[in-house]
Amino acid sequence: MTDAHEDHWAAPVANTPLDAAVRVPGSKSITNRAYVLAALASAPTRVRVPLDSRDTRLMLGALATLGARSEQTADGFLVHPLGPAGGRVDEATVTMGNAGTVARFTPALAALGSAAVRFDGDEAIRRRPIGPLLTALRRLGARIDDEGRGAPPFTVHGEGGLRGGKVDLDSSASSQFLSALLLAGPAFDQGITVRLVGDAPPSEPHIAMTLDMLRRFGATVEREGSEFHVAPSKLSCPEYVVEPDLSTAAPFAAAAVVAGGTVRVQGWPKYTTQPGDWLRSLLPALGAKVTLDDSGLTVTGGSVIPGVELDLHEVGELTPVIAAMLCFAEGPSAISGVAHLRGHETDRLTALATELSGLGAGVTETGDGLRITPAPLHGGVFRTYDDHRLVMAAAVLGLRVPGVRVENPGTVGKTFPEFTGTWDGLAG
Ligand SMILES: O=C(O)C1=C[C@@H](OP(=O)(O)O)[C@@H](O)[C@H](O)C1
Ligand SMILES: C=C(OP(=O)(O)O)C(=O)O
Repeated sequence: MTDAHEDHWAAPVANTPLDAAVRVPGSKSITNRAYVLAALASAPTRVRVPLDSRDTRLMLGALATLGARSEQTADGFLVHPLGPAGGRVDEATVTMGNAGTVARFTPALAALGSAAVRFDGDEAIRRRPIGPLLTALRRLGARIDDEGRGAPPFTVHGEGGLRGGKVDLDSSASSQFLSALLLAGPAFDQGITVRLVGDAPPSEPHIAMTLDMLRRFGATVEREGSEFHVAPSKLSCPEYVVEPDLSTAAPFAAAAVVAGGTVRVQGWPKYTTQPGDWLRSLLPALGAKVTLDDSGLTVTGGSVIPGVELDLHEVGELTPVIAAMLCFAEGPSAISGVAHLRGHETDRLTALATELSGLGAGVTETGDGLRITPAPLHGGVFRTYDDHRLVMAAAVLGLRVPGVRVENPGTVGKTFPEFTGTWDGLAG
């Protein structure tokens, strides 16, 4: 229930074991990749059952600004290509909000047009890393003015196309730098060859998702270890059906582990590149029984959650929900490999340590993760720092802790505008 006087949501307690089935909306990562690839295609793409949320509206808005218009259909959007001129010809501004996918994936598209396009967004996006991507785009021929900041706001001066070719890239702060170059690669004169330098990028499944979706749109893509090649080519995909978002499904699957009983997530794909699919391996280690069949993923919580040590480098966006779950373990846990979360919507390691500790848990930050020592929890305000996944983490905690009041719940609209209502229904 949302408090009408203050912007807080009273996260519901599950007083009895759960018995629920939920359907979550489309994947943010797949939706926004489909929109970008559709803009680069040579014919319109019908994107079916996409996510409709702040991040995906920002992506459609950015693409419209760059010259690729879209029309709403009965079950999604028909996205038109940027057009023969490569898109925009007069000055414009792209609003990125706090969407990493918009901030990282669309500047290369502006370089294909013939206008000066300014990029800016929420205060938070100005702090998120993007410098190595801007440097790589410049080396590939783009003219970008950021007044030396290496961060938004910046202006891309489109010159009607991009040479492309070979480039070294440090993508250790975000896998989205690499995905951005690969997604736009088919439209570059020479295609693109990226050689990764520095530490390995996080979020490997999101890189696999980029390669898989490029292929579905007809691109020729090769990977040899840390070198990637995308040939110049015309793209086309008349229809793209988006999978449910498995990272959005994570708190619902976690609910069965924390509150006991059973939760079925409908429409869970049998094969997917989404990082959330890793929950099928994790949840049994947390005492749950997990089955995947035609009806979806069914999770039944066990009686005890063991403490665990987890390296979440590849699945970092699951960290807030996993950290909340581990507050109910019978022993201490450690999460590592996620230093890059300090550059997400907020510094998620500091935010989680502060808010989970604020409700009684023993959570401390390490350089690249969290140490979680379970302790008796109590109610109170859980601040969310404009981070949708902190709302989801707080909801998981609230299932067993009366009196958790979640600040600014509307921020969850980044990826799931109907989250609180769906969650209230789950907990009965
Ligand atoms: O490409 C994508 O769609 C994403 C990649 C990941 O970013 P990072 O590699 O920056 O963590 C992930 O955390 C983000 O939610 C979505
Ligand atoms: C890191 C995230 O988002 P973004 O796409 O803005 O990077 C996320 O959704 O957890």
